[in-house]
Amino acid sequence: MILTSKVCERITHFSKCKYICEDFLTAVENFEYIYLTMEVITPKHRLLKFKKEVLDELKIDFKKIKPFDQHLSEAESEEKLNKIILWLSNTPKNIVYRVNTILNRQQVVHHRIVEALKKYTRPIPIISTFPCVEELIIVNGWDKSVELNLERQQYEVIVDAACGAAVLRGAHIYAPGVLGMPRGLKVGDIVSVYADLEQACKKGLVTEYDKKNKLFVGNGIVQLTREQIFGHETEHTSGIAVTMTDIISHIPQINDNILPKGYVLLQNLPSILCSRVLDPQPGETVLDMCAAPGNKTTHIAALMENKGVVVAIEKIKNKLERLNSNIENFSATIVKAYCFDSTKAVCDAEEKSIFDGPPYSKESFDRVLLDGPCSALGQRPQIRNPISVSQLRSYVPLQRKLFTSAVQLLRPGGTLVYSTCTITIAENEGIIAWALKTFPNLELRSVREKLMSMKMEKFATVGYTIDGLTTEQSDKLCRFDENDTVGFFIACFIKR
Ligand SMILES: C[S@@+](CC[C@H](N)C(=O)[O-])C[C@H]1O[C@@H](n2cnc3c(N)ncnc32)[C@H](O)[C@@H]1O
Repeated sequence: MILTSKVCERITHFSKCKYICEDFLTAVENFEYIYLTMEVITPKHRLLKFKKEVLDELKIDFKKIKPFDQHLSEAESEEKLNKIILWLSNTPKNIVYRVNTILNRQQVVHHRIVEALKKYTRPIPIISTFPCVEELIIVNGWDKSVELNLERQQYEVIVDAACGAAVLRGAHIYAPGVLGMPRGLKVGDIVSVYADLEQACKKGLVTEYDKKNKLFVGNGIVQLTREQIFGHETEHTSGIAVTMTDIISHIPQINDNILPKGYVLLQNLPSILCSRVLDPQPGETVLDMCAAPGNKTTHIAALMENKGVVVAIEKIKNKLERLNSNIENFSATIVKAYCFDSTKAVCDAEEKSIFDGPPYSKESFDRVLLDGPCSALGQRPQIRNPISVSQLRSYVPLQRKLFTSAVQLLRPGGTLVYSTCTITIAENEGIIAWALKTFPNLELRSVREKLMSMKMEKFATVGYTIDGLTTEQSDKLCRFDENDTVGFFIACFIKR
């Protein structure tokens, strides 16, 4: 294996680390990951693993891209996909907050963030606010010059891959995410935390976990003992098990607990911009067709200054509880939430009152948000994605059904926003090409222009041209698949 000079330099720097001596290769992989998260990237670094058949499906999907009257070649589509997979493996280097403007002001949250950051004896990272999107605050991670303690500790805690990904984005470790912890660790002990890459670690592991299957994510301080997490004292099993102090992605561990529930929310930037693109106005009647957990629902209510009506529909009953508690915490008093299947939300009755609940008469809503179920491949960082081909293929038919209801429920002149948190062509540009062909009364609006009016266009790129979408049309779509956000897609229509 040929190592770059930077990796060699890093290895020398970390040569005290336990696992270097024990397993050189694993150590190198971990260093590569450190580099990956610090944006020193080469094409061979690709941590996110899909099943082979899913990768093949994605390669076919990316061949639909047609930049200059010709589809991408096999090699070009593979290159594009590889680039995106590499990007997905990577951790965004910032924390994004949405201030709930119903209860709170940006300055108050800004002040609390600074206070929370002061507990570190490190420079305060850059905190950005945006005059045109007053509810948005972005806190950068520490830059590479800030030294963290990433030395491997004697004791290790193993967490599941999802928990590992959350840690990389600045979360502490909650007890349900812990898979393995040695006996005898006390509250206050410093430990190294590893994510289980292979999903092979048994819950309750006591011994050291196979080094090849784990990824070092950082160091932290034990808050719950092994006995409290896995023993009979079940009252602790939902609390914080390890508070993280130093993580390889250089993200500070400040979360939305800096203020009471509902005052501020950790939300991905494209999700915040999505509700902004919908642009709901006070006094309007707005439908959020796939609402739980309600992050966009509560944002929509805030943008409407709690004037008008927001109908929030969620199909899955046990997600409704979280939706309702978010609505309450965020004081989103204009929201009416229902457990219902949005594909069946249209009825033949004319002029049925909104307050009677679903199904609704056609053309009942001024604006509709369809932020529907999708393959969710836009999450960052992803370490391992177990999605199957049949799951991947299941979303397009459902998205089309939901889209059909959305168009029927929208009044002429009304606005429809379609969004996903995935990167596939089929669920994004593919749905838009189908919709434009199926519903001639829909007109695409430029999301880019909307983002430009908010001075936020630098965070996004345009959509891909494919069969059924001209370049002019795809330029009106908006993709988040290059910048330091998560993968996301937004399209906006007006119904004629
Ligand atoms: C991407 S999530 C929505 C996230 C939400 N908009 C937010 O920002 O918090 C999609 C949601 O749609 C729900 N869903 C799936 N099929 C549905 C249907 N037929 N009708 C209503 N909701 C559905 C899922 O249970 C899931 O909670």
